[in-house]
Amino acid sequence: MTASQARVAVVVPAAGRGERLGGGVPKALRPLGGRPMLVHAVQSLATAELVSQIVVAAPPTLVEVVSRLLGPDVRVLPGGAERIDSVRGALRALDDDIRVVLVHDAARPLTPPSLVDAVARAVLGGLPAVIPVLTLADTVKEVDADGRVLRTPPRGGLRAVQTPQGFRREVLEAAYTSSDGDGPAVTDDAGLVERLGVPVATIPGSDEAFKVTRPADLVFAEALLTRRPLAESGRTS
Ligand SMILES: Nc1ccn([C@@H]2O[C@H](COP(=O)(O)OP(=O)(O)OP(=O)(O)O)[C@@H](O)[C@H]2O)c(=O)n1
Ligand SMILES: C[C@](O)(CO)[C@H](O)COP(=O)(O)O
Repeated sequence: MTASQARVAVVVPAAGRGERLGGGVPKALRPLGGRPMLVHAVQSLATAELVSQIVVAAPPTLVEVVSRLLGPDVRVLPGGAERIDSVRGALRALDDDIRVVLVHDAARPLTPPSLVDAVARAVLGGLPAVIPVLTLADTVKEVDADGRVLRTPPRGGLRAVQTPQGFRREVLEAAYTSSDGDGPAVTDDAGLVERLGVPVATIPGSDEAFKVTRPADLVFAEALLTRRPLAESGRTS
């Protein structure tokens, strides 16, 4: 499969409430540099060279608002109760000729387009599933329900996982078809693919692809945005 033979779509789960961030507004619509976080995320995807379709899962009551915000080139659908439901619904809206699907959190608004293309390129190059990862800065402990430390996994073999995560379409669809939501919680799309026994490859992630989860992340995102060149940040003045 080469880039000239296959079209690439990105599914953007954006229907979360943003409870850890707070603020009383769905997280995807929280302003960052004066524009909703989701607009930054979609702009990065639209800037990527290899992306030909973008499908967004929006908070169900805000589908029209989000659709107006993103314009006619982006398909917007109501999201579901959990992230996995939002992605599952958006997968049904892909064009028939899409062969590669990336899944990208709206909550990672400053992800560089170069990372989006790197993930897409790796799948177009033949890998069934590819995720961007970072090494860990902190030591990680496994704890019991009371917070008592059970063990300290060696950090060298651990990675923090980002999005976009990229898949051959048939692989991601099979993973979602075979998952009924039962079993241990899966918090990313690659986790579902792993259950099929399909190998998942990693590529280097980006410090700028961090997830805005808690209030301090938004402060960091604002600071990072002010240091970006105007063209990259989407600001026109
Ligand atoms: N029912 C849901 C829940 C989450 N998401 C999306 O999945 C991404 C990652 O989720 P997270 O950062 O956890 O966002 P929230 O669920 O909004 O955050 P919280 O858990 O703090 O409420 C976000 O872009 C979020 O909008 C979604 O589309 N549908
Ligand atoms: C998909 C993800 O962004 C990979 O790190 C992450 O697992 C989403 O987790 P959340 O608990 O829904 O924020």
